[in-house]
Amino acid sequence: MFDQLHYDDDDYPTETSDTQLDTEDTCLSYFAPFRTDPSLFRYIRINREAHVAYLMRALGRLKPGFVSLDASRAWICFWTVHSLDLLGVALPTGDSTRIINTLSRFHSPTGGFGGGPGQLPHALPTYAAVHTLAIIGSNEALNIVNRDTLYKWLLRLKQPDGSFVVHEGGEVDVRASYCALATARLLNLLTPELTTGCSDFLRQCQTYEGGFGGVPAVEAHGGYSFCALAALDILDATNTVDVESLAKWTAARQMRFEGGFQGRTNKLVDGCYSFWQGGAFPLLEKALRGTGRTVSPDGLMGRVPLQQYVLACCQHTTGGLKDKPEKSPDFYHTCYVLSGMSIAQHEYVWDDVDKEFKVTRSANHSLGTDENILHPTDPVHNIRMDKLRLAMQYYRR
Ligand SMILES: CC(C)=CCC/C(C)=C/CC/C(C)=C/COP(=O)(O)OP(=O)(O)O
Ligand SMILES: [Zn+2]
Repeated sequence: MFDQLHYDDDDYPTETSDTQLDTEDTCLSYFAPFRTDPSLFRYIRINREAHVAYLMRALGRLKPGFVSLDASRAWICFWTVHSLDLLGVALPTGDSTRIINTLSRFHSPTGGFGGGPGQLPHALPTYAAVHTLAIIGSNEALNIVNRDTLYKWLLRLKQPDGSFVVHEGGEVDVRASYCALATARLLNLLTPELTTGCSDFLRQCQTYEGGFGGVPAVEAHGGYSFCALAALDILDATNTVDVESLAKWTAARQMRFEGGFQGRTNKLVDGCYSFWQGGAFPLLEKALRGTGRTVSPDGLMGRVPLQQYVLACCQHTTGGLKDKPEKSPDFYHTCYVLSGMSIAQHEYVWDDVDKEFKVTRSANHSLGTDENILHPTDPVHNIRMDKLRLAMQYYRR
């Protein structure tokens, strides 16, 4: 799997905690029938009906009153709408209209979107709202974004050192850089005024391990590493960081036993890292190829082990996907487990003429029956590639 890029196990701590052994035990029972007869993996299937029903029930509840997630309402729209989109389910028109109306109420007159109506505009729900509207893709949806105020607001989030704060007066971290730059790219707002100096901050967040922390000098974590790498990709600046050590660190986060990824060294496997770590591979492969390195067409990720973990251990029987077997499903994990599975199923190669990722040899890597194949997702924006293309065309008019 890693034949083109070796890493030395001794470079990484190998201590195994008791909790880690417990997780291995639980997964072992889920893997048991397949360990007895590995050919059974041919029949493993994604329980589409249950997941679609779970997501549709969520759409019915997208209204005020979701108190504990009141600041995450734009995210709930993104997680559910993107999950359905990966599963190839079109939103009923009534739901699209309701989501467009809901998100338009989160749009601040001073630029950007809050997590709910009347809330302070914030880089993270702004990414979520703008990308949800791009998935819906109608003129009505794409039109509700005020690009002018949003651009001026993004400039106010930008700091002299090239970082971004998550909201005016808020904290800096690489999530803000990613959400600001991905939103700007989709909306055709990537100007030198916005992008100059941004990679200088991101570069400082790479740690001795190879992954990135949220800010300089903190522990490397998959969530932040994805944000930093995708932001650097948007800036065309992956060559300013140590891509090889990031690739080794990311590859080493795939758990030998479970096949899923951990978020950081010595922590537990979790289904959401299927995307935060897994989504980095197409970007890493693009960056490595850009420096003349040979990358096997099968890539650097263990595609089959990841799908084994997702399909055997992350599906909740009554619908929805989750962190690990003993957990309950939620919309966030449903979204990122499916997104990571989609990355593992398809081969993404950067087309330097069209300036977009393209899928080649589609479906060659999917585990189980063809019914398991999800739509490809763009590895930078994490929305379907066809939806991204149309939205970007719209905002270029
Ligand atoms: C675009 C965007 C909003 C990206 C978010 C990226 C992301 C998932 C960041 C993770 C943040 C974090 C410190 C998790 C650790 O949680 P933990 O200690 O509970 O988990 P762990 O044990 O797996 O590290
Ligand atoms: Zn998780």
